[in-house]
Amino acid sequence: MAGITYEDFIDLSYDPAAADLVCTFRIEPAAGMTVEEAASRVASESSNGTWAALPTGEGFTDMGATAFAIGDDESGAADSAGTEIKVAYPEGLFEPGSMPQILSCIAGNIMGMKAVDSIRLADCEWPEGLTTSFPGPQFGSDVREEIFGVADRPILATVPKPKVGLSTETHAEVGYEAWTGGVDLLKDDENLTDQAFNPFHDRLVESLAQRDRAAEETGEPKSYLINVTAGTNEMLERVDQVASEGCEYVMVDVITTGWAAVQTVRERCEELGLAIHAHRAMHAAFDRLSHHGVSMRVLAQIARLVGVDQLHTGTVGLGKLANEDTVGINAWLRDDHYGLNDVLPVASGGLHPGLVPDLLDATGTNVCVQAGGGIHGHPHGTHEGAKALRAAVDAYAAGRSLEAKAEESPALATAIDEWGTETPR
Ligand SMILES: O=C(O)[C@H](O)COP(=O)(O)O
Ligand SMILES: [Mg+2]
Repeated sequence: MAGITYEDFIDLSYDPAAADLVCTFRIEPAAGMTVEEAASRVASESSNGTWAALPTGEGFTDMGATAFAIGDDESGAADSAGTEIKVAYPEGLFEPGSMPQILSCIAGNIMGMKAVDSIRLADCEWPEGLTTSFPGPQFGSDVREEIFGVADRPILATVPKPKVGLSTETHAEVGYEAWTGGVDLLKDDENLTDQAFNPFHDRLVESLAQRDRAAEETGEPKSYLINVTAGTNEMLERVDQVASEGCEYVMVDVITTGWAAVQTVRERCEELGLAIHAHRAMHAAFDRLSHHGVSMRVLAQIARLVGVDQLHTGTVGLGKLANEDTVGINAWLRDDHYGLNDVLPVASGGLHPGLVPDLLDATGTNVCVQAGGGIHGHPHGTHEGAKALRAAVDAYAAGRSLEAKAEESPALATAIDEWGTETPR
């Protein structure tokens, strides 16, 4: 039949236009399919084709994508299964500023399409038009200086543990102990939102009261990453409450809420001047299998476009969670992309003071370091745990070794006795 078949979606001589969105995938073709056929089906299904040949006719506008490179392995992920392909998407295929629409193309049906046994969206090259149709971060890493007046060290956060079950009063007291011990930010855990044992609004008010007390006593600015994650309308309500009670941040779990909701929250946060801390619970459902899904690198790109200010990007393999290329992802979050503000990377998940030198050697100091168990599990409690983490970070910023600092910081010495420099599981 005349018309469009999937074979029309590959052209190895195609030179992408500057306005094209170029996606790098790794694919494993289904049995009986060549990689060229599978690449064509990827380009077809993710743009304007389908399994059947289609007629062209009056009113038809070609929004077809083009698979234009096969097996180049430029991403350096050659150890992963499958073959690297590149697909170029025309600008007109996309609704500017709509992340859900873009993802329905480049990470939509193709993720479950039988023409491929597996498919991994590894990387995207975002063109200027699409990039600047998004707001990007409002503050990015400027939060360090703007909120905390800190330029020479990472900012520090802590999540009270146990992660759920503490009463509002105890949660806020744990915050006070941590803030006065030297951390900058109290952070809610991902599964603490608005439960009966610790209701959202009570927690907001009581924690900020303790925040103010700690700021007064230490003479340092302090803030709170309160978890507003919920349905979108409820999130907006919570964002408004956070602003009216005088906090600087909200925390949103960006994968579980979805990017459309994050886009809506980002708009409200701009009106209210609030920064967004992005937690990434459930990201590993997309990115943990190196041969399938959507890479953390792409999730981080999306987070920057839609405009979060801080994003968890892993611990360079030092903590309790599996990590994909933290250093490369952080570099992408900092590089210039058509004038978007950067994003402050957050290292979190199984960190403790003994890991600080290796962590900061890899990430640099323009980051946020979060430790939950690595503070509250300190043998002498939260306050000493916070002092130990702050001592480790201050030592690093001053070019001093942990061992030398431990001689003058009993809290740090105890932490090192307890956990050494080992990576937990
Ligand atoms: O939400 C987080 O970042 C985690 O709760 C980290 O907790 P941990 O420092 O105890 O691993
Ligand atoms: Mg957590």
